[in-house]
Amino acid sequence: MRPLLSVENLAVRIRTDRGAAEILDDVTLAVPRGGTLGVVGESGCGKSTLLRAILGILPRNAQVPRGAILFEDRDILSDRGASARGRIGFIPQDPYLSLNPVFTAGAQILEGMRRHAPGSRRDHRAKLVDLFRAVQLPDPEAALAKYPHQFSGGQRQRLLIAAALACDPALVVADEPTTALDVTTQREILGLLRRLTAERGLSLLFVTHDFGVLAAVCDRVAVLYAGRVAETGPTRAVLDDPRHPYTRLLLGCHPDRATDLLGIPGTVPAATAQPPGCRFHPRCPIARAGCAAGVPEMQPAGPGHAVACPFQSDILLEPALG
Ligand SMILES: Nc1ncnc2c1ncn2[C@@H]1O[C@H](COP(=O)(O)OP(=O)(O)OP(=O)(O)O)[C@@H](O)[C@H]1O
Repeated sequence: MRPLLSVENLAVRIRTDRGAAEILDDVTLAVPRGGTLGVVGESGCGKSTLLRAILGILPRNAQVPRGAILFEDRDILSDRGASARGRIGFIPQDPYLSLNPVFTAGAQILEGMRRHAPGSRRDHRAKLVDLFRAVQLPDPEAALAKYPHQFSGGQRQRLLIAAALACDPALVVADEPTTALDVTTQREILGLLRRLTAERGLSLLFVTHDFGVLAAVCDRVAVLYAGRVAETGPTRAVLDDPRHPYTRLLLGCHPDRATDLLGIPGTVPAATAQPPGCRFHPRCPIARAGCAAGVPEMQPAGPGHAVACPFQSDILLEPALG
C-alpha cells in the first residue's frame, strides 16, 4: 500500500542576507496509512521547515528547487494538489501561544470547522462537544464557553488536539506538542494522542528533539541532521541499534540512556555554511578523509532500517560512545 504522505527528495532553500541557505536537502521519508513517524534532531536541523513545507506555510523567501510531497497521492506542492492539505490537522508546539485569548475555545474552533468541515453550526457544536469528551476535557459543554486562560496548560493542549481533529484529518502533524508541559502532563497528552490516532485510524507525523517522547508515540523514526536524513527505521531498531554516529551520539545525550552525558562536540552548521560531503563529518568522531568528498547514500542497515553512513560498524563506533 502506498504511504499516506511521502516526502520525496525534498530540497528547501531560503534566500538570506548571507546568501542562499539550503535548509533541507534530498529529504525522503514516508508516513504509512495508520502509522506514526517521528522526525528527530537537534535544534536547527530543519524539523520546522519540513513541517512548514508539508503545511504550505514556508516563508516567502523560501524556494523548493527539487522534490515532491505526495499526500493521498496528490502533490500538495502543486497548485492543483494544495487543497488536499484540508485533510491534514496540525497540533502546534505551544498551547500558551496558539490560542487566541479574546475568543472562547468554542468560538475559535467552530470558526475553523465552519470554513473547512461540512455540516451546520449545530452539527459542528455537537461534534466539538464529542471531541472535547474524547480529549477528556472536564465538562465538555461548559468548555465551549470558556476562554483559553480558564484552562490549564495540559487542558489547552487537549483543546488543540480537539481542534486538529475537528476537520476529520487523515494525517495529524504535531510539532513538539508537549515541550511546554510538565512531565506527568506530557505523559498523559502523549498517551491521549497515541490512543486517539490509533482509534480513529489516523496517521501521525511527530516532530521532536526527544527520543523518550518519540519512543512513546512513534512506530518509525527519521533522524534529521543539518537538513538531511541521517538514519531511518523502526523506532525500536533505531533506539536499540543506532547505526549512524550522529544517532548514537544523540542517543548518548538522552538522560534516560546515558551512563555519562557525552554531548556532541561542536554545533549544527549554519544553514548558509553547510560543510561539503557528509554534513556531520566536522563533528564526527570516526570521520575519514573521504567523508568530506561525497554525499553519503542511504544504505540498508536492517529490515526497513537505512543509514547515510558507509562506516556503520559497531566496532568502529564503540570508541565514540566510550
Ligand atoms: N526564514 C528563515 N530565514 C533564514 N534562515 C532560516 C529561516 N527559517 C529557518 N532558517 C534556518 O534553517 C535552519 C533550520 O531551521 P528550523 O527552524 O527548520 O530547525 P528546527 O530543527 O525546527 O529547530 P528548532 O527545534 O529550534 O525549532 C536553521 O539554521 C535556521 O536558522
